[in-house]
Parts: sequence; structure tokens; C-alpha cells
Amino acid sequence: MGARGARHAASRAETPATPTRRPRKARRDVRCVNGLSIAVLLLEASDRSSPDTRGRRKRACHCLQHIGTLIASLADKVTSVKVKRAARNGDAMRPILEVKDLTVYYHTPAGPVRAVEGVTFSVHPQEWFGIVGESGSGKSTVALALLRLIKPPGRIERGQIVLDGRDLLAFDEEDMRNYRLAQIALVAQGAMNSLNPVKRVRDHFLLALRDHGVQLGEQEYDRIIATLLKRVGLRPEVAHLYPHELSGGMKQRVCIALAISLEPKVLVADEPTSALDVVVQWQVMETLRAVQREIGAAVILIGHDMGLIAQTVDRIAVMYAGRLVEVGPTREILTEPLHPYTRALIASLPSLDGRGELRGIAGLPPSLLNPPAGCAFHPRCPVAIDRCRMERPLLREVRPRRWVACHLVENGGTT
Ligand SMILES: Nc1ncnc2c1ncn2[C@@H]1O[C@H](COP(=O)(O)OP(=O)(O)OP(=O)(O)O)[C@@H](O)[C@H]1O
Repeated sequence: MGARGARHAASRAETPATPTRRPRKARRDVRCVNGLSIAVLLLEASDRSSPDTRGRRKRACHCLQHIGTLIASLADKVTSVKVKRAARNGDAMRPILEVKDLTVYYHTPAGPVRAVEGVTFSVHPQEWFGIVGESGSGKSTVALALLRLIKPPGRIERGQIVLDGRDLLAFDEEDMRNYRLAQIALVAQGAMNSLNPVKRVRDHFLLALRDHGVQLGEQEYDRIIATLLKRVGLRPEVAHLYPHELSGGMKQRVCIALAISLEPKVLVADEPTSALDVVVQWQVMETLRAVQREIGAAVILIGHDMGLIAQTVDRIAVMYAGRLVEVGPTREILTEPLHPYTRALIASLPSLDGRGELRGIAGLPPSLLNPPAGCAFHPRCPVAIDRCRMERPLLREVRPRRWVACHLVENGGTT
């Protein structure tokens, strides 16, 4: 239970207990529904030879009235469940996060580094959305920009980051500070090194909670911290340790526990398993999956390892040289990649049976100080045509839920 959950639990505990005894009328309704007794009553009612026919008819009529009432109330319940479900589906259809035309440059003495250019995507509630690409393609810059954590010489040049209907780029610094962690939180790349080496784990939680106005007694803090640590598979005693006393995997779990402490709606995880060995990577990903299920957040999972990301996310966005080149459902992207860069990324994955050559991507990613004209991938693209060298392709929806930025991909997704 996070601090928010603790507040809810406290308010529930204050509500006086209500008696659970079922009201008499409802018991009678249930008795009436018993099909056999109704049949008997009706038969009895129609039995003219019976000495108490009128009395039995009356009882049968009452019984039918109850059935009518019960059917009406059941119909109401079904309708209300349907309405609620429709509302929920409607909510699920509405993105929790909409990023539009996000553009971030680093202003260096050599000129602006166009780290992120015109990035547009949306994420739905509880969705796992992956962003993959080679080193230097701008993934971490997107992650930092989503939380407005870009530091000089970096600057968000334009765009919108709409979280649950509110544009974060229009917030003042104080509002944004309140929103971070509470509404959108980051498990940063190398997050384990972001723990303050001279502070115990407990102090990191206290700082985060107090900074967001969670004022509690010491025991209550300890209880919440223990619950958060438990959520990520750590013992409560870990709270009293210093970061250097933790393994890499434990540090990363502490960072995840910190990020979910206020149960944000969106969790951004930038390479959460980099620098961890494969077994610990798997454990950390399991932890992330478990906490996501508990708090119901949408997760943006960022990394360069297409294989690792694809195992987890519902949709993937492929990034190249600061731009998105393809976005779509994971399965479709893996089975039928449309952009030549996505195809090259997938071809570079090792296959399970170990057969087939491992194919790297020829050439190097371009400098973002001076990106090539036209499509930034054209110098490395095996199928580039003249148009690719001159005209930059736009990200277009070529078929439902499939977005591709390539001149060679027609509408409908044929190359
Ligand atoms: N502080 C900075 N000053 C100047 N350029 C920067 C700065 N930070 C990042 N860049 C440049 O911005 C571009 C995008 O970097 P970014 O770290 O976002 O890429 P990435 O895809 O996350 O890479 P990696 O996977 O290696 O973290 C790169 O060309 C990088 O050199």
C-alpha cells in the first residue's frame, strides 16, 4: 500500500461498521424465486378442489409480484454493470498520456543537438508502451522531458505533454514538482546510482513522502516504507541500510519502490535493468510487472534491447535519430516490421534456436548536430530511393494502430 493507499485505508477504517444481516424482504424474494415452490403454489392456486383456493391464489399473486420486482431489480443491476463497464472501456480508450510534437534540443557551442524532434505518441491507462532505439537516438531525452527534468544546455523547444487532460508544459515549476512522483514518476537510467550514498534507504522515502505533503507519525512512516519495500520483494530491515550495503538488484528495487510510493498514473522506466546480470534483470522486470499490476499505472519502458522490451510491452515505438519511425502493437511489429530500420533491429536479435547469422546494422547513427537531409536512416537503408535523400517522411497511420515514417510504405502497410 502506498501513501495514497494508506490514506484510503485510514478513511475506510474510520467508517463505522454496518450490520451485514440481510433485510427480511430480500430473504422473501429469494424464497419466491425458488422455481419448485412457485410451481407448487401455482398448481395449488389452480386446484379448485382445494378448500383454501382463494388464499393460495392470493399467495401465488404475491409471489408473482415479487418475481416481477426481482426481475426488474436484476435488470437494473445488469444495466448498471453494463454502464460502468462501458464507462471503464471509454476511459481505457482515452489516453492517460498524449505527447504531441515534442522537440528537445541541447544547445552546445557547436550548435543545437536535435535530440528529440516532433515526437508524437499516446499511452492508455495501464498500457505498457515501449520505446526502443540505438544508443544516442534520444530515448533518455524523451524520458526526462516527460517529467520536465531536462537540464541546460537542453531545452524543450515545443510540443505538448498532456497527462490526464492537463498539459505539463503549461505548469509552473511548483505545480510540476507536485505532479512528479504523485502523477508521473521516473525510474531513471542508472537509477541505482541516484541513491544518496550518505543517506539510509528510509531517509530517501521520508524525503519523497514529506516533499509531497505526506505528514505522518514515525511509526506510520515505517509501516508505509515496509509495505513499499515488501511490494518490490525487499525485507523491512532494508530501510535501515545505506545504498552501498545493497546489491545492484536491491538498489534498483528500492528505486522502483520510491517511484511508486505515491502511486503515479504513469511510470517511466528508462533502461531499468541496464548494468544488471541476466537473472537479476529478469527479477527486476518481474518486480516492475507486479507493482504495475498493483497500482494500475501505465508504464513507458525505454531501452535499446528490442528483445527485452518486446517481451513486456503491449505496443512499441521505434526511435531513430531523435524521431519515431514506427509505432504499433508488439506482436505486429515483431512479425511484420514495416520500416527498414525496424526490420534491421529485429534481424539483429539472436534467434532462440541459435540458427541464422547475427546481423548488425551497417553504418553508424548520424550526428544529431547535423542530421542528414531527407530520411535520417537513408545512408544506412538498403532500399533507399532518391526521394528518401531529399524529403523527410512523416509518421503516418498506414493501417489501424500502425504508424510508419517511410516513403516506401504505402497505405495499408505494403512496401
Ligand atoms: N547534456 C547534453 N549535452 C549535449 N548533448 C546531449 C546531452 N545529453 C544528450 N545529448 C545528446 O542527445 C542525443 C540523445 O541522447 P539520449 O541520451 O537521449 O539518447 P539515448 O537514446 O537515451 O541513448 P542511450 O541509450 O545511450 O542512453 C545524443 O546525441 C546525445 O549525445
